[in-house]
Amino acid sequence: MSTKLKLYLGRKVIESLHKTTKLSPLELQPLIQIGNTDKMELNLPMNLLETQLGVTNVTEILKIQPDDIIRKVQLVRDRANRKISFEIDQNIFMTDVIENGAYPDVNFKPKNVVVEYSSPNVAKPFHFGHLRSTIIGNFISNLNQFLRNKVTRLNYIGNWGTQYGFIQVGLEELGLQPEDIERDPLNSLYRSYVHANGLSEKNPDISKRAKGIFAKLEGGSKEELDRWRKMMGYSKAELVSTYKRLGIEFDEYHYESDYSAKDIAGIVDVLRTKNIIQKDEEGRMAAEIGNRRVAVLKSDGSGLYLTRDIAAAVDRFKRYDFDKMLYVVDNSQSDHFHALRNILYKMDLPWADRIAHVKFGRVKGMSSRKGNALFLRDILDECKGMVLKKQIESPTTKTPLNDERTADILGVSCVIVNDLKRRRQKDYDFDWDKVLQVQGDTGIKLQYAHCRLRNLELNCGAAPASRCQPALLLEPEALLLIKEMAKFHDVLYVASEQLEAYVLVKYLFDLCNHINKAFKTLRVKGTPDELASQRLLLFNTARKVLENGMIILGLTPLNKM
Ligand SMILES: NC(=[NH2+])NCCC[C@H](N)C(=O)O
Repeated sequence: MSTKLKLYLGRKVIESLHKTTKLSPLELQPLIQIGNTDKMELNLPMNLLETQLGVTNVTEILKIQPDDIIRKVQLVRDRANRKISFEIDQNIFMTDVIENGAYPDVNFKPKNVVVEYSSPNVAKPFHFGHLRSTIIGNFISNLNQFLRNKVTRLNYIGNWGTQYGFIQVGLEELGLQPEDIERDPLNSLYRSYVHANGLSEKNPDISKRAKGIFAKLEGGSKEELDRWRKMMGYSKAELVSTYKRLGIEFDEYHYESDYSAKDIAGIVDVLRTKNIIQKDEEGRMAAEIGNRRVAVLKSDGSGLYLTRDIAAAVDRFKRYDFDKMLYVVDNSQSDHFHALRNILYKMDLPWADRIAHVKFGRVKGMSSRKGNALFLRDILDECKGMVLKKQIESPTTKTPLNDERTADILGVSCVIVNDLKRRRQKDYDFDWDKVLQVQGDTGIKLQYAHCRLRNLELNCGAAPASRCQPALLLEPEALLLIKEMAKFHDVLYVASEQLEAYVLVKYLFDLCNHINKAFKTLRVKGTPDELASQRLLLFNTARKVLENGMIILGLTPLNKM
C-alpha cells in the first residue's frame, strides 16, 4: 500500500476536525494502519489519536461521508483497543497495493542520520559483538535509506591506547616487516600484541618499552605516527574487502587516533570551565554521573576512550549536522554511552539529545574450529564451509549446492536472519543446525521464495500486465497475499520507530507463507494470457516486496540456488 491512500484518508480526518488540530495529514498518515480482518480496511487506532493528536472525541471523524474510495467509516473494538475503521473500495485498494506497494514512499521530512556501527579494534579479535553491531547497524542504515533519509555510515576503529605500544614492541620482537603486515594485516597486528603481552609477563622491561612507544605516539612523534598510519591503511584495506563479502560498505572510516592529545585539549578546557570535571583522589580528572565518578583524564594528563568519544561527537556534529546519531554497540557499554550523553548535556550542547545508544544482547556458543582468535574473515569462511558441508539442496535443481559464491551468500543470509529475527536486546545461543535449517524460519527460506519467484518470472513464457485488473485476482489466496503485501510500509514504520529488525523478519516469513500458498493455487503456465499476466503481475509485486525487505535486512537476494 502506498502513501497515496493513507494521505487521502489523513486529509479527510484532519478536515473533519475543523482545524482543531495543528497536525498535518502527512504526520497523521503513518498512524493509519492496515486492518487485520478479511476486509480491505485501514484503521486509525484511538490511542494514537489521543496521544498524537490530543483528540478524544471522534464524533466528527465518524461523520466522514462515504465516497468512491472510502466505503464505510465505523468505530470498532479489537480486543482492548478501539479504532476507527475505514473500509476502502476493494478495486482501489488492490490496484494501489499491486501497482505501488513495493516502492518507498515519498519522505517529506527527510532526516539526516549518522549510524556508527561495527567499530572493531585493530589488534583485537573481531568478536561476535562486532558482528552483531555490523549486522544491526547495516540494517538500520538500509532502512533509513529506504525511507529516504540521508544516511552516513560510519566505522569508528579502535586503534589507540597503551596496547598499541605493545603491538609495536611485538612487531619488533617478531621481526615483522611492512610487507608481512601488508600481506596479512589484522592477523599480524594481533599476533604481535599477543606476543608482546606474553613477553611482558616474564620481563617488565617490555611493558616499559610499550608505554614509552605509546607516549611518543600520543605526544605526536611524527615518526611513530607515520608508522602507525601506514599500518592502519593496511588494516583498513583488509576490513573493506571483508565487509564486502557481507555486502557492506561504509561512507567513512574514523579512528580513535583522530582524537589524540591536541584534539582533546579543547574539550578538556570546556569541561574545566564549566566545572564538569574535578580532580579525584587518584589525581584523575573525573565527572560526576549519577553517583559514579567517571574519569575523563588520567593522572598523567592523557585522555581516555570516553574523552575521545566526546571529541568525536563534537567533531561529527560539525561535519554532518545530524538530526540523529546512533551508536550501535553492545549492552556492556551502556554506562559509557550514558556518561557520554550526560557530559554532552552538561556541556550545554543543544544536540546532545540527538545521540542514542542502540544496544543489543550477547551471543553465546559461537565457536570456531580455528580456536578462539576469531576475525570476521574466519567467521564468514566458517559460514560458507558449513553451507557447503550441509549440501543444502536447491528447490529447482535438486542438486547439492557447490557454487562458492552462492554458498557464501547463503551462509551470510542465514547468519543475518538468525541474528535479526529476535529483539536485539535478547541474548541468544548460536547453533549452526538452527541457523542453517532448510525447514524453518531461516535465511534459506527467504532466499528459496525469492528464487522461486524469479524462476517463475523468467521461465513461464508470459509477461506481467502493466495495469492491475482486480476482477481477475479474486481468489482467496490472491486477496490474502495482497492484504499481506499492503502491510509492508506499516511494518517498516514500526521497525524504524523501534529500531527493531525482527518485525520485518517476521513479516517476510509471513509473506513467504502467503506467496507459497498463492503459488500452489494460482497457476501461470497453461493459463489464458490475460489471467496469466495478471497473476504474474501479482507475483512480480510480491517478489519486489520480498526483495526490498531482504535488501533492507542486508541480504543479497539470489536468483538461483
Ligand atoms: N563510539 C564508540 N565508542 N563506538 C564503539 C566502539 C567500540 C570499541 N571499538 C570496542 O570494540 O569496544
